[in-house]
Amino acid sequence: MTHALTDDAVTKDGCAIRASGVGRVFAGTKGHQVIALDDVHLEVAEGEFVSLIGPSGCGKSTLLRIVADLDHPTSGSLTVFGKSTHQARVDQDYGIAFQQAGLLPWRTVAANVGLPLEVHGVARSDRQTRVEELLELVGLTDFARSYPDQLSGGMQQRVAIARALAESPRLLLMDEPFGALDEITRERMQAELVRICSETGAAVLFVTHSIPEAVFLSDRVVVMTPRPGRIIEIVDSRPTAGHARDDEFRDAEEFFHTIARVRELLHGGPVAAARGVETR
Ligand SMILES: Nc1ncnc2c1ncn2[C@@H]1O[C@H](COP(=O)(O)OP(=O)(O)OP(=O)(O)O)[C@@H](O)[C@H]1O
Repeated sequence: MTHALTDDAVTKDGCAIRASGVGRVFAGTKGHQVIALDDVHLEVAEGEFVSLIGPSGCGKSTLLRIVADLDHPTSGSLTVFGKSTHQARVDQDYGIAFQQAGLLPWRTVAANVGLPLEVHGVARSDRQTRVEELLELVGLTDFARSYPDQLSGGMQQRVAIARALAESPRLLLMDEPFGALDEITRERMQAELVRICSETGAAVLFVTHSIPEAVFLSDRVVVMTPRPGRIIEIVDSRPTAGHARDDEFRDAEEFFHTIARVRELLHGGPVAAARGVETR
């Protein structure tokens, strides 16, 4: 069993993230400024899956870091569930998963998953119950006592996702979580993530370099361009009625159409290549 979202967990305006005119300027070398983000407007609804895609340096990670209160805008504002990013962090409103699973090698799988609960003083028996739920959710019940180096890359990433979900966050922030995995494992993980999201109802802000991954997973794909980092367009990628996000959807015409649309926006045409974006 997983923790579903309760009604009182839903904000009045139904918005998980609201970015209004967000800009982030870094001081570069030789006095030059780097405009990592410029006038970014974005709303992510409760339970919505939104991907950020764009060439290297377009500000995807910067935006994610601002949402996670690891960085701050130099202009504009950003709220998470209607609160400041600082308050959302204090309230543990989101879980984070990055490309490197970042597991503690001396702790078992169960102890890694339960770490956030331990840090926040959850009682041992409650912790155990929750860890069991989470391991079931990510299909790793039989590996509770294993250590990270006894697991494959995909399994380690599933442990990281379970850990990110430990406190039933309403929002998951994911930066290239499947970037280091082989293609087959990656597709399997995508299917798992779709299932986990539908079971938990969490909203997701997902950074990826893969167009098919973004289109497969997302309700909307935010296409970005670098220098300055801006949103070019937001593409609706929800499967139409009659389609679910499953293996069949990967062969559907609408899937290819949406991929072609995102690719066109990124490359200015279907053939040219943009640095840092995978089209496979
Ligand atoms: N701490 C920093 N100091 C100076 N410049 C920075 C800093 N962090 C990011 N930048 C610059 O901001 C721009 C956006 O970087 P960011 O990492 O957000 O891009 P990205 O789209 O996530 O790139 P990638 O796809 O390569 O991960 C880049 O030009 C980068 O060099």
